[in-house]
Amino acid sequence: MTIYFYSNREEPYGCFSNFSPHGFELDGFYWPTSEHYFQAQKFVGTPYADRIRLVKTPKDAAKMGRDRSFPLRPDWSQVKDDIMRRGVLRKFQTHTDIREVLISTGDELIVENSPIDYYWGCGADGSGKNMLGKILMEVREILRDRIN
Ligand SMILES: Nc1c(N[C@@H]2O[C@H](COP(=O)(O)O)[C@@H](O)[C@H]2O)[nH]c(=O)[nH]c1=O
Repeated sequence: MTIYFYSNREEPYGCFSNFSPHGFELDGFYWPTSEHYFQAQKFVGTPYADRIRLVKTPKDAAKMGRDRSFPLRPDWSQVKDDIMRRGVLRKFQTHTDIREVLISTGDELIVENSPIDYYWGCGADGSGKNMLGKILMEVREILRDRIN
């Protein structure tokens, strides 16, 4: 059965959301959520990236990352998938409890059920690319292979 998730408040799969409160260290810093990491990479090497890292909630990080009054790094569309993969992998490497939740989904399809996002999610009509779901399934395979 397909596993849908979106908000970090939905159990048991809320931990698949980038808004879930599972921090990790990566690239020399501590990131409170994978959303903080992802949004800050849009402006890597600038003071604005540091400001995103230090905000309290993933919602604030997402809002700041989407603010186009700060210039987006020019290679963003080429690197964004790899950045998401790196952050999500490190999150699930860091936390044993959610790693087990991810591996327990076996070979089920995982879908970010976002009604507005047709790139990371499936969008309102299910036609979206579901890139976050695909990355979670890739991470699941990497972590499963490491255990066996
Ligand atoms: N907007 C949202 C989520 N969507 C997240 O937003 C990010 C995409 O950002 P961008 O490419 O900047 O539009 C990505 O991490 C996606 O999973 N998730 C949630 O739990 N709750 C939300 O309210």
